[in-house]
Amino acid sequence: MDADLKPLRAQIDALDRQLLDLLNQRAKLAQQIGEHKQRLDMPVFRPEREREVIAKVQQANTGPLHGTGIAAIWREIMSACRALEARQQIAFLGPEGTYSEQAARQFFGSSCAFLPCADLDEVFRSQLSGASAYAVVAIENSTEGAVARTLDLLLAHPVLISGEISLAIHHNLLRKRPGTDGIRAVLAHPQALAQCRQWLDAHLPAIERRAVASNAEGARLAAQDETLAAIAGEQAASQYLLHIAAARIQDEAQNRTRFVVLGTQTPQPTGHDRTSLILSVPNRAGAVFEMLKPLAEHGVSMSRFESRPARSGAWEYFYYIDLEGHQDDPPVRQALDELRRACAFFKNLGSYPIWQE
Ligand SMILES: C=C(O[C@@H]1C=C(C(=O)O)C=C[C@H]1O)C(=O)O
Repeated sequence: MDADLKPLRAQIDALDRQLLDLLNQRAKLAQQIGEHKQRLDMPVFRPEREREVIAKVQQANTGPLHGTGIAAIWREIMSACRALEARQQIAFLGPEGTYSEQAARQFFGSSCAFLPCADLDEVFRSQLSGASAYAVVAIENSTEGAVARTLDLLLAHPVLISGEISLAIHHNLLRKRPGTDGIRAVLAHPQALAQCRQWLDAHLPAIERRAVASNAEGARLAAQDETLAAIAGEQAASQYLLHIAAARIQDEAQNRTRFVVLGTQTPQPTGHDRTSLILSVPNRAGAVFEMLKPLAEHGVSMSRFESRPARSGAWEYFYYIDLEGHQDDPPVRQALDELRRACAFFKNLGSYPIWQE
């Protein structure tokens, strides 16, 4: 009975008052830091500091709250504190309800302005023009590999990566009514169609698969026509009031997508960092082996190696390489110096904290 809960709820209410006082004390300190940053023209958002704050509270945590819950709570606290310093805009691939939006909200917390953009080019433009302080773009998926357009835009534009976030991606079949009867076409981003290929082959083998600009765009269209189904996340289901006709239809249960955060700053080292590079070498025997030698010699681990055609017609490639460590860590710095000298093309996209759940 609720009456029995009354004393416990009274204790919770009293604690909430204390938490509120403490949170506002914390917010006042963040405001003072904000004033200091404004005087010295320093960046408001400091991902390396936020990572440190979360690591410290997780270490101090004795439960029963879980570490992931602690991280989620503190991300929102810091987002609200940051908004007192400056309310920043974050660009992502829209429309509302995309996984990119989910990644952006999880990374920055909800106390920001979020700008859905029509395509990836527009996302980059919004950040490059300064209209948005940051942009969040998908870079690779654990089932389907690289997002080619993102790689090409990282090469073409003077951008820096200030952070990353990796999300578990669960796809669902969404439509206006339950069940799969009467579906004439399944709409999704080509990556999502590819990630659900086996499920679609088994359950909707004769149904058209139609590529659209984003999964949320597919959901928006499915909300207008019950012969259309979309593949998208739960967020899109609630955004467009759709039924989940089938849940978790991705072929790989562990399907994940990694996103990078485009910004104008390189965060300071945290001890758990990644550095992203784009390199190219002439098309001759042993050139790629030579290119990788400085990494081996300085004991720098490579966590990713991806290639894209250089479009020269000469079978030349750009190599997208992620290293473990920060460019200010001596072994990484030495390896980068050697790579810069040896490669025909060298672009450092920056160092940033490795995402921690
Ligand atoms: C308060 C600061 O500004 C922002 C807010 C933070 C916080 O609320 O703890 C941490 C880092 C910054 O993104 C700071 O730089 O310390």
